[in-house]
Amino acid sequence: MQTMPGIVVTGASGRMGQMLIRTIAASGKARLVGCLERPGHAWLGRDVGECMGGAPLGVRVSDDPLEAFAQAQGVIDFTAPAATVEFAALAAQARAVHVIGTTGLEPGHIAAIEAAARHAVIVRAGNMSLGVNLLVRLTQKVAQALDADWDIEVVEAHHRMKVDAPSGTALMLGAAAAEGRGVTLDQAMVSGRHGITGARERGSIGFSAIRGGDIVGEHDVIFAADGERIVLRHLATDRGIFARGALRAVLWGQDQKPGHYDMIDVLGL
Ligand SMILES: NC(=O)C1=CN([C@@H]2O[C@H](COP(=O)(O)OP(=O)(O)OC[C@H]3O[C@@H](n4cnc5c(N)ncnc54)[C@H](O)[C@@H]3O)[C@@H](O)[C@H]2O)C=CC1
Ligand SMILES: O=C(O)C1=N[C@H](C(=O)O)C[C@H](O)C1
Repeated sequence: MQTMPGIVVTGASGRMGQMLIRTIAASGKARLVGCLERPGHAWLGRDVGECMGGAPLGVRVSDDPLEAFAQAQGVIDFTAPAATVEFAALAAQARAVHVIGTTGLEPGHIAAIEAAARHAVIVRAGNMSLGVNLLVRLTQKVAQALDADWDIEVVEAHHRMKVDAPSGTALMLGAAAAEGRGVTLDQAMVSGRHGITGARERGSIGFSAIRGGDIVGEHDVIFAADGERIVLRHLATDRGIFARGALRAVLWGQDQKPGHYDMIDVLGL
């Protein structure tokens, strides 16, 4: 019988970190072999199950990625851009599959991730859910079918603690709309309107962000023309959808060649 892949969860105390730990522990498909938190964190040295208020899981929280990754076949990482870039290099060194959910990455971070993906499998997506990745495909198709008489706007809403905007998902949806239109998102993107903005530029793709309460994640892609409107919508109500997607990605990655993949690859969409 093949042994289940050993997984390290980074950012273990975070909203996604805790959801990932529960998802892996309940999966019967992977083993939790390590948990990381930032230096100085109150959970360091303690059993992660007890930190989460439950039964011990036999894994102590550490701040040493090198040691943790050496015993892992996979790393699931929902943390922050600087940490993710560091983890990408170290996971590649250990030849562990690195699944990256972290958003707010700048072009320099992505270049460093691309470099690491020359040596190991990296799966990165601003949203790991099946529903959103299907919506990405639908958005591309609708944008392809319509001309620039249809104004495209992406509207997203998230909880009050979210630190980046537009969301990673909004950027995925905007990029899909731009691709459908045959332009790049850099050419078309308009974000954060304020003051005397002038009339809307034909062909632009607008972004708006709402932050409040405990909203898990909501995304609308609006195609607005004279006299009619199409709204494509995804509502997330449970972070389990992201954790299950990430687990699927880390298992899928075990059989792939080194490279930089996304959830469209994993799901075969
Ligand atoms: N791709 C997707 O499907 C999803 C992506 N996200 C993204 O995941 C990221 C995390 O989201 P949340 O869990 O809500 O945030 P959070 O703030 O609750 O958790 C982040 C955790 O990372 C830890 N961390 C930061 N630097 C670290 C380091 N150097 N070493 C170890 N741990 C470190 C923090 O201490 C914290 O516990 C965000 O970028 C968010 O946008 C969130 C949900 C779904
Ligand atoms: O920070 C979050 O919470 C989420 N982040 C991702 C994003 O930026 O799109 C995915 C999801 O919407 C939740």
